[in-house]
Parts: sequence; C-alpha cells; structure tokens
Amino acid sequence: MTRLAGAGRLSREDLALYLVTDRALSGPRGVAAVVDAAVTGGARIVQLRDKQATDAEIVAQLVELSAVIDGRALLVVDDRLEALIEARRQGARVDGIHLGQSDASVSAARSLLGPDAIIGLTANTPEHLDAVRALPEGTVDYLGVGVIHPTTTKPDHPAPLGVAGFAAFAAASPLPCVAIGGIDRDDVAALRRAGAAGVAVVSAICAAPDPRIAARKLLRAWGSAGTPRVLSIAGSDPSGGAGIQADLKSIAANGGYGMAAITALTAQNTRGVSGVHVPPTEFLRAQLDALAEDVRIDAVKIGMLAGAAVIAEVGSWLRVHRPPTVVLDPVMVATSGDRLLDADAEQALRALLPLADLLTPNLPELGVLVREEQATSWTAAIAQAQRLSADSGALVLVKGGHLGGDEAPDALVGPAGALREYPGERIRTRSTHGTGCSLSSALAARRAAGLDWLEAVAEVRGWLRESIAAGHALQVGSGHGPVNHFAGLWERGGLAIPPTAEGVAADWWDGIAPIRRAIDELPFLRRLADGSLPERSFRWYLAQDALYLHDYSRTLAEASRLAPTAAEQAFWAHSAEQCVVVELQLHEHRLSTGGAVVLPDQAPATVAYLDHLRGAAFDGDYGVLIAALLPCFWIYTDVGTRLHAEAGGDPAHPFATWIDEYADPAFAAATQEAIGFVSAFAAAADPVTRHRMRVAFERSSEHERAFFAAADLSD
Ligand SMILES: Nc1ncnc2c1ncn2[C@@H]1O[C@H](COP(=O)(O)OP(=O)(O)O)[C@@H](O)[C@H]1O
Ligand SMILES: Cc1ncc(COP(=O)(O)O)c(N)n1
Ligand SMILES: [Mg+2]
Repeated sequence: MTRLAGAGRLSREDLALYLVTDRALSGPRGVAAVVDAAVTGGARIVQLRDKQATDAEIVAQLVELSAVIDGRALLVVDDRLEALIEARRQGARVDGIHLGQSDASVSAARSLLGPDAIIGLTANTPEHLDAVRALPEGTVDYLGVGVIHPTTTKPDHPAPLGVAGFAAFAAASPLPCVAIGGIDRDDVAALRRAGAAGVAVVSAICAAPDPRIAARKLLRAWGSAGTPRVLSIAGSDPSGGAGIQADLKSIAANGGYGMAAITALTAQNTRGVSGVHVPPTEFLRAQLDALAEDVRIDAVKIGMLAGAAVIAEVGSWLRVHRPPTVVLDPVMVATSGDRLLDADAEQALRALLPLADLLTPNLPELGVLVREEQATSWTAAIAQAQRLSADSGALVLVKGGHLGGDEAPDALVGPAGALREYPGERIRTRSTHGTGCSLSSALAARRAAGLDWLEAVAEVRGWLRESIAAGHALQVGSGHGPVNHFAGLWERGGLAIPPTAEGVAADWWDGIAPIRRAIDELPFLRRLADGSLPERSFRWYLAQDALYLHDYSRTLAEASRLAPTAAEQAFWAHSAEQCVVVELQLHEHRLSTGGAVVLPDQAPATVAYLDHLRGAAFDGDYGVLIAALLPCFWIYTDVGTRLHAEAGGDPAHPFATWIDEYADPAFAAATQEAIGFVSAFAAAADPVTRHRMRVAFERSSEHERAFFAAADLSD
C-alpha cells in the first residue's frame, strides 16, 4: 500500500473519509451505533470527540469503539492523552490523537506515544504552518484544516476558509491536509480537487438518517472526484485493439475519464494496416482547442502521429496547454509491421520528446530514437534507454515485448540508469495488438490518479498481463488479436462468460502447441519411428519410464484420495493400478531379457518431473494435481497414435510391441476420460484456480518434453 509523504503511519486512502463523532447529533441510537454504520459504509478513520465527557467516560467510550470498529478503521481521540493511554492499558486499540493548537503539545504526545501513533494537528493560518515546519520530521502525520464553511458543531470556529482558502493552505502545507468544518457531499469533489487528503465530517454522518449510506455516498463523491481526465492524441484503429479505441478502453479500465483527439484514421484489422488518412492538421488543432477551452485535462497520452505536420501541431498545442502528465508512445510501426509514422518524420518526433514526462518505446523504436541498431540484449536496451532519457529529460519505459525468448521484461529508466526492472514471463499468445497503446494510456491514467511512476508501472503491468492473457478468448480476427481490457473487471464483477470444458481443453492443448512441436522434432522419437534407435537408448528410456510410472502411480492414488466424486475416485484409482501393471510389464517384456532387472537411478529429468507431481500432490489441491497428471495421458496418447500410424502393424519393426501398446484403445479411452474430468473441473473452478491448473498442466507438458529429450542424450 502507498504511504503518504510525511506520514509513514498512514496510507493514501486512510484519510479519505474521516468521521468526527458527536454525541448530541448521534441521538438515542448512540455514538457506537453511528460509528459502526459509518465504518461499514467505508469511513476509514474515526475521531472520538466529546468536549463534555469526563476522562473516565472517554476511556469507556474508546474501549467500546475499539470493539465496534474491530480493526476495520483507525481510531483516534480528540485531545485526551491520558484517557488514550488508559484505554490502551485496558486493551483498546486506539491508533492516535488529534490535537488542537491549544491542546497538549504534539511533541510531548509524540514522545509519550512513540513512533507508531497517529498524531493530527489542527492548523489554519500561515503561522501554524511555520510552526509545523519547525517541528522535527515525523512529529505530526496530518493537519486538520478548517473550517471550510460556518458550522454549529464547533461554536468557537475561526473565519471560514472556503474551498479557495483551503486550496491555498494545502498547497503550502508540507503535510497531508484533511478538510473539516461544515462539509457536505456537494463540497467533496471540489475539496479533493483542491488538494485535500480527505474530508472530515460530523453532521453529514452523525445526523444522517442512515450513517452507512451517508458514508458510502460521501466516499463515492470522493472517488469520482479523483477520476483523472485523460486525453489520448492518437490514430483510430477501427478494429478496436489499438489507437484511440484501445486508449479509451484502457483509460476506463484504469479508473480514468477518457477523451480522444484523432490524428489520423487507419483502415486496419488484426492482420494489418491497409490505409492511412490524415485529416488537415487545422482540424486536429480545432479538436485540441475545443477541449482545452472547456476541460481541465489531467494527463495526455500521445500515440500515432503519422507525419511531421501532425507532430508540429501537437507540439505547438502542448507548449501552450501542457497538462501535468504527458506520456508519449513513439509509435512508428504497428505489430503487423506496417509503418505508422513517415520515415522523414523521425527527426521531428525527436524534437517532441522533451515535452513528455514518460516515453514508452518498444525496442525497434528505441533504436531509431537513439540512432542506433535495435538492441539485441536487454542490457543493451537499458543502456539505449538511459541515453534517450538523458537526451530528452523524460523517463523511459523500455518494453521487452520484442525480445525473443521466454521473458517479456520492462524497465523504467532515468538519465542515470534503470530505476526498476519489471521481470515477467512471456505470455504465449498472439493477442498483442495494441499492447503498447494500452500500456501507455493506462500509465497516463494511473499517474494522473496520484501514483508515482514506479507504482503506476507495476500496477498497470499487472492489469495488462491479465488483459493479454484473456485476449484470445475474445476471438477477434485471425491475425494478432486485441487484448481484453476489461477481463479483470468482468471476472470480478461476475460478468465473465463461464468457460466450457471443451473450450478449456482446446485452449490448453493449443497453449502447449510449441511444446508438442518440439517433442515431434526430437531425434529420439524420429528414430523410434524409423527403427534406427539403438536398443541401448530404448532400454534406457524404458527403465526411466518404469521408474517414473512407479511414483506417478502414487500421485494418481493421491488424486483418487482427493477426488470429489465417486466416479473420479474410481477413475484415478484404476489408473494408478494400471500404471503399476504397465510398469511390471515393461520390466518383464523388455528390461529383464538376459537376467534379473537392475534398475538404474532416476535421471535428472525423471526426478524433476516427479518432484513437480509430488509438489502438486503435497499441496492437496485436487484441481492442480489432476491438471499436472493430465499431460502424461494426453501427450502419450497423441504421440503413440501418430507413431502407430507411421510405424505400427509391422512385425519386423524393432519396437513394434511397444508402439502397439501405446496405441492401445483402452489407454486412449482413459485419456479421454481424464481430459473430461480435468477440463470440467477447470471450467467450474474460480479463475485463480483455473489459472493455477493451467500452469501445472503446462509445466508437466514441458517435463514430458524434457523426459523424451533426456532419452536423446542417453547414448
Ligand atoms: N507476450 C507477451 N507476454 C507478456 N507481456 C507482453 C507480451 N507482449 C507484450 N507484452 C508487454 O506489453 C507491453 C507492450 O510491449 P511491446 O510489445 O514491446 O510494445 P509495442 O506494443 O509498442 O510494440 C509491454 O509491457 C510488454 O512487456
Ligand atoms: C492507430 C494505431 N496506433 C498505434 C498502433 C500500434 O499498436 P501497438 O500498441 O501494438 O504498438 C496501431 N496498430 N494503430
Ligand atoms: Mg507500440
């Protein structure tokens, strides 16, 4: 969770809605009931304020409120330091104290309560601020600033600041400022925009007919007021995966209000770009000016700029209306390979870079911008990004999507080098159309919402990876498909279309296509098929297979033990038994020729595969375990059937018996049953379990490949 500057004990959201209690306004239902309801409605910090009560009464109230709140919100007390200490002694959780200018000194409170307590201070004049600046850092966590409007709950209040006065005070304050005094729901948005860390209310909750609903409405007003207004200046992609269409979806998915000024229209689908039309730049200017005249823009994301004239127009507009956050995605070439920026406009683009806070080039674009060859290693890419950052004055997020290999890392790089690297496994998918557009606009939205760049990148990457992984299921186009920007939202909101067992099975099988291809190309299997495999290699393989089956059988038995239905329990138990039978047959038919069987040690590939299965069994998660067990059925049946088609039925073939055994129809039927059980379980599982199952399935498939490959090396 993000920590507020100058308030190590508070996180960003803690102060958003601050309830100050009032006994009279709470009426016969009592303060505790109001607090309970308000906290249920979302209030995150409660201050017990009761000027009339005795210390003993305050202690009793703190004990009661601490029990009612039960860790759901922070509890502080107004003014009464001794009562706080006594309440804590009696076991109450009281997080801190709020002090007025004439109450006990904040320094004394800090030394008494220690570094973990929350200490707030009322402040509303420039002199108060000077005094706060003179305190040792960490003495005070937040300021209560008001009153905003005249109010009856503080009879002796100073002259109201109004929203403008509050804004001026908050801008000068080194500490987060909570606005207080006569605030109702209509003020919340303006106060948040004025820089408030939160709003403190008394009557708006204590006097409300339903404090829970009142709290919820106040928080909703607070939340929407924080919605950043994000403008995308980019091209249109009618297929909806890239350009402004992707930007608007990304901004919305990341909590922003999206706007778009179109630089160019493309005729485009998931296979490529077939045309580009650039409207007159005066019309782009008209779009941008219309927005600037009316809307306060919190962030701009710049995408496709088409050519030098558009770049010049955007540059001239930005110099006048530059919003606080500018992200520039230097789009040059689409995922399909089509140019989106005239070659002669590269120089003009370089001149635009200093107007941005963050650049998000992919590797080819980074090379062009620093006038070098495309980096071929990640280290070289980071070095190029560092040069680009030093030259432009902007931070650079260098994206590793175009690196070959299993990794897709990103790195945030400044003029002195990488600030943070974000490692990540490459997601095996073709749904990467518009990933760059989506990433850059989401970053603009999250940065404008108040995250720093490091946090924004970490968060947006998590969202993008989830969206990339879910892209395929949208079934849009036959080329590089779009990502599903709302995958997480739909899933969590219960809007996701539940997957079918058939869909899961097809998806998983497609997902391991590269592994299956690699298996087919292994010399071991080629030579097994054409009969040229040395007998020694074959025997080595059979021995490892026997060793493997011995323990595989035990993990099958564990699946039987965990199975939720009798049919599954019987199936896995029967499979476990069959394994032992086959293992014994292998010994008898092949390995024991020429005397007693001496089994070798398990080879590293055998150990690794079994460790993976035993790990899944040990975790006790039935879904994950059966997903891990499945490739041994499925890949063997697949390989066996094809081997049989190629080499079966030839009694002269040196491996005929073995090949015939693997094409056994009973084994194929068992495989179909296993696929059915696993895919039905996955389809009905929650998304997280389904994902873990898929990962276990993919890992086992990779172990299958490594197991065959080890046999290649055995001679
Ligand atoms: N297959 C993938 N798996 C995981 N992340 C990916 C994949 N492809 C792209 N990304 C991520 O998507 C973002 C866009 O990167 P990249 O494809 O390099 O840029 P562009 O779309 O501009 O060419 C980066 O955060 C990158 O790491
Ligand atoms: C209109 C438009 N703008 C940008 C891109 C780049 O897409 P990517 O995000 O895949 O780099 C695109 N294909 N079309
Ligand atoms: Mg791109």
